[in-house]
Amino acid sequence: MGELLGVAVLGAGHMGADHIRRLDQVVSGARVAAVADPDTARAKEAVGGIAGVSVHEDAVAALDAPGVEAVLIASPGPAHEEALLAAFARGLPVLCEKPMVPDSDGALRVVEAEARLGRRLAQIGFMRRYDAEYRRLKSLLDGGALGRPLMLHCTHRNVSSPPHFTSAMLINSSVSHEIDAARWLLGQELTAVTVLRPAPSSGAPQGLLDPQFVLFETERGALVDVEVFVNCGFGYQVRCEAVGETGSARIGEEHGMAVTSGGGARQEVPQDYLVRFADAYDREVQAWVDATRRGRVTGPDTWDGYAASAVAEAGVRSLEEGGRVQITLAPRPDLYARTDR
Ligand SMILES: NC(=O)C1=CN([C@@H]2O[C@H](COP(=O)(O)OP(=O)(O)OC[C@H]3O[C@@H](n4cnc5c(N)ncnc54)[C@H](O)[C@@H]3O)[C@@H](O)[C@H]2O)C=CC1
Ligand SMILES: O=C1[C@@H](O)[C@H](O)[C@@H](O)[C@H](O)[C@H]1O
Repeated sequence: MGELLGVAVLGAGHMGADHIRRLDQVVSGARVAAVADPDTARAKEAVGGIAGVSVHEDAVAALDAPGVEAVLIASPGPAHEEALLAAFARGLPVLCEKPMVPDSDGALRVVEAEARLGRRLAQIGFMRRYDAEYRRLKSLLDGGALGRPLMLHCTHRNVSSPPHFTSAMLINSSVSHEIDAARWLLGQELTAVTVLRPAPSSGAPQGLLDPQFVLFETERGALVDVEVFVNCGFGYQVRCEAVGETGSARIGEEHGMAVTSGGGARQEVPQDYLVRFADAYDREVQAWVDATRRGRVTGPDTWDGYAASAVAEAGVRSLEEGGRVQITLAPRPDLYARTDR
């Protein structure tokens, strides 16, 4: 391994460009070695003036570029399976943006391919596990300060959705974060899901079922509800309240400055995830680089990625067919029994 971990970034869109900047300017111990995007102009723009970066149209070609020792996948979800399998074939450590693979069959193929290697290579980009507030809530729950957890009430609002966003993506792209956070916070699998669809907001694009109300049941009887509203127009709001037998705790209330003047008060609201979760992304990528340089893999694993996809898929079925859908996960390979996250 070089003095700095050489990273190939696949996909130079919103997240890819931000991760390229992060690897170059924020994170220590790594450098951008290659960038791939079918839109090579976009890739070149994201690279900007960073020296020593090769630009590729083809993602797999970037994995074989000189100096590449690890891969950060930030292409659209449907492209992740091919990239993950190609990285595994080369023994390259990976940080893969969520959703790991949107469909559960593809996600399971990734789990099985890694399990066949007999060692973990991939960390999945559920960055909320690195957010300071989420970590405090997790410590509180693990320490028993709220008693046995009964419910999580979650809110996930975006100002607007990208043009390609579908009704299913409210669940398998947006709510995938709540799915992972709930599994992680509660230490339980989700066993059933019911999705309700209120009359769509007039602010949502024609045909998009937005907002949605998602209710999960867990293996030990807790309930998790999520309001997901991706064209709310007013701000990026991610909240979570945990209610236990002896107390409750709420995170995500305030993330900007509170300005008081002229006899009134105004609370700033972040406008997107790159602002709200900036610190979490920084910590996530730094943790990945540090672990990789030590020859280790930590953080959310491919099993977590698979579980999130399987749960989301059941949610999409409930959205499309109505009613409560039971969730059944495949047998969990021994490789993913560890809990050091
Ligand atoms: N952790 C988080 O909070 C967030 C994660 N994401 C995830 O990041 C990933 C990328 O999302 P965005 O950057 O918002 O999308 P985007 O649409 O802004 O960018 C995707 C880029 O990937 C390129 N691309 C398409 N196919 C490719 C391939 N096979 N190989 C390499 N590049 C390819 C596209 O040309 C485009 O430039 C998705 O998996 C998304 O779910 C997105 C937003 C926030
Ligand atoms: O991952 C993300 C996006 O893909 C998703 O579309 C947004 O709803 C989430 O807030 C963001 O964190």
